[in-house]
Amino acid sequence: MCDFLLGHQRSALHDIATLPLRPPCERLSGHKSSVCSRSYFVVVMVFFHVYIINVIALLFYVHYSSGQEDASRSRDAPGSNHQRPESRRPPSKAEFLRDVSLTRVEGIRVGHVQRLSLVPGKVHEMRTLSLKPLLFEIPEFLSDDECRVVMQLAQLKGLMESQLMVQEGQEELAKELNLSPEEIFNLLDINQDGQLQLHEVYVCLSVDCELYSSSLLGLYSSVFPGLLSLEEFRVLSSDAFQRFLVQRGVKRSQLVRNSRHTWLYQGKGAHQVLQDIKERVTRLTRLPSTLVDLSEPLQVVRYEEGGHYHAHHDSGPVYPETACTHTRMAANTSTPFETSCRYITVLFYLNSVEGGGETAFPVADNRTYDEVVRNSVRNCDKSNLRVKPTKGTAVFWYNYLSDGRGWVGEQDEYALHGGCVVTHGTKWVANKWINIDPDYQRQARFQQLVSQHSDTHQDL
Ligand SMILES: O=C(O)CCC(=O)C(=O)O
Ligand SMILES: [Fe+2]
Repeated sequence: MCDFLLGHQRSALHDIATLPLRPPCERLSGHKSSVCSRSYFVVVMVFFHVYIINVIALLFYVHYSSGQEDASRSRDAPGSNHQRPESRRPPSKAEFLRDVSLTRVEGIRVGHVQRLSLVPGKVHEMRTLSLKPLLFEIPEFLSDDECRVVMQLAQLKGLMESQLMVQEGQEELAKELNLSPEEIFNLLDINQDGQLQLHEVYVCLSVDCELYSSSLLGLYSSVFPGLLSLEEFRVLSSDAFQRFLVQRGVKRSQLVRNSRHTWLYQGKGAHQVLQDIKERVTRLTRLPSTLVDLSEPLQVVRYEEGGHYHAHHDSGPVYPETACTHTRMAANTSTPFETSCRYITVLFYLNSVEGGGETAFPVADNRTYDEVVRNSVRNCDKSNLRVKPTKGTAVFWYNYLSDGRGWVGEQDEYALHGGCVVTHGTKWVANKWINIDPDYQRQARFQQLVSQHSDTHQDL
């Protein structure tokens, strides 16, 4: 089209340039000169106007097409909110890591202290507690006021039992699932050997994690430490089994967890204290704020006297068949296995506990991993490392190793931890988990999807 327009212009110019410049109405004696006629003047003027219109049209065209190019360039820019699903290809790992790189805080050595600037006018000290897992302690991370506000907000919202002895509505849930115990067994039996290894059962079942809750598995694994057969699994999954346990005098202390908890949203519009804590966590962990923003809300936990949490991992191993809860909606796969993919745990102590309630890391920095004792009530003092709950202190650790290329790697088995029994008073803690999918493509798709959703909200 440009060539076409330019062609016209060139010929029009040529015509004008070659015209003899004479007065239009001059008449030469003897004959009427055509170059002097009125009609010749009209033709010249028409050509001249067509030329001007062509130039203006060309200018409009150039201006309009470069505007469109700019818009589409900015739509495709990394981090832009204007992404069209059909025009997006998944980024390569290198491309993705350029935008969302994971910095890992260095531990240097146990006892090493780093000074941090997290809030204006205050310097925090961060001490390395262990290298396996990579674990840090930051005293006075929260102010007394912040601790109070978080506890009050949690009370206002209401706390629920973290683990029920007999789960209400479980039978209805089981019916809704519409899967027979045999079918569930087959789905869980990853290596299809007709037996369930404990790790296969520990992978939380997405359809209803609580149905085969870790409490029962904890109890059960002490009875059947090796393998579970289909027959044993049938019993395990029945509601009656739980009632049977209660009738047999199974106590709350034997549950994996004995506490109450609630969740507090930390996004826009949340209480300022909650937003401040989220921002401080972003600075502490040195992770891109998108990752922290897209993570679980703050979990606030209250233990009464006698409360505890047996040794556990906050997040499970990620096998090829395992989905992460937070990226599940963006993953194009259907898998029955799910874990929460909590790359980092930041644990805050909201009060100082009068007696007990330490956070125990039974195998921290220890090579004798085989001698794991999961019962935090009985074996707390045998743990390698115990952190005393002190108001305002935060501890944080990595539940996964690095893959060596700037992304999340395998689960760190040393990140096993638990809450020792509270012997006097109550204990309040809060967990900020940062969720990252070890499969970077799923994380990238999830972020794309979320940015498209927020786009829709902005447009409305
Ligand atoms: O209460 C503690 O010290 C540990 C809590 C914990 O591990 C959890 O809530 O996941
Ligand atoms: Fe935990």
